[in-house]
Amino acid sequence: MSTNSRIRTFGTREAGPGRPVYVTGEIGINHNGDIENAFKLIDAAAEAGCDAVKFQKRTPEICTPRDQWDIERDTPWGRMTYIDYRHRVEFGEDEYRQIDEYCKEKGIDWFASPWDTEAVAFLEKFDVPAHKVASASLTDDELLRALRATGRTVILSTGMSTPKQIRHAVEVLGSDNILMCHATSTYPAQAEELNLRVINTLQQEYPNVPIGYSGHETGLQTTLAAVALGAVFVERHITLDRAMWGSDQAASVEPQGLTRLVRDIRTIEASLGDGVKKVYDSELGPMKKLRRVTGVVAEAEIAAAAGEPVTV
Ligand SMILES: C=C(OP(=O)(O)O)C(=O)O
Repeated sequence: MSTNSRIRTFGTREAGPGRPVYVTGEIGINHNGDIENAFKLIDAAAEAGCDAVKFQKRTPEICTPRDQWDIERDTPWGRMTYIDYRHRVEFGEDEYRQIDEYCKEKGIDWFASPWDTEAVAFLEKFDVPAHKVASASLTDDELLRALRATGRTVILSTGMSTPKQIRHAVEVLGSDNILMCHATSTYPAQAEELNLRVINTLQQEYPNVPIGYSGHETGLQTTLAAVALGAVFVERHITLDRAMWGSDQAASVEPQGLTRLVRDIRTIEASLGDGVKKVYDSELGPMKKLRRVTGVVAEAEIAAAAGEPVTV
């Protein structure tokens, strides 16, 4: 247990200021109901160096409005009703047991966003490191209360939500065990609507809550900018191929991009440092060569400057 109130535990990993950015590959339903696709996406996330993969868990009869059930649509599996389609892309216990085992083998966490309270009970059959509240569920107090009762870390995504709705959700969840994500819920989100400075606004408004970023933009730069602004958790949708069938695929990152994203996040977090101005040993050589000594500066003083905070 950490004494830092902005550190959250994810099983054996931790997220928060001073910890490595916790990077999550959001598989969501991009597996299209095929466990082999899920395994390939887990492979891609593990190889890229992600900390976790994430799924979405729904009870179709609860999450699908009744008037939509019988509407027919064309799918890659033929023409079917919307409720049949929702079942077609939903994994059951057998698949999640396989996912659980596979993720353990690969050394990567997995968790999900439950979209209803039955889904919370379902996920509680597994020792998941966290649960997530999708932006669309932020106003679902019953779901939030069920998630709080699990005692696990809860990631609260804040797309499509007003400051008042966010404050209410935090009251219901309590702030001790949550990590909040800035998000814009359009797929794909446009740069002009990402408003990444909200990360800093949330940091100020919720000083005891670690703030992360859940991105739906195309490209990687803006997610890297979120990390530079202090996001301690990052989630991006991942796909095997952006051209695959499914509403989230086009705004998702393919395996090669994911590898670049994690690599660049690690470089940025290393480069942010501790904010204390100092002279590095490695600068002494260039200092000797390049700085004209205008006063009496003994070599010993230059050497002593290395690693010392500047007090001028
Ligand atoms: C839709 C989800 O999250 P977000 O709102 O962060 O995109 C989700 O986690 O299921």
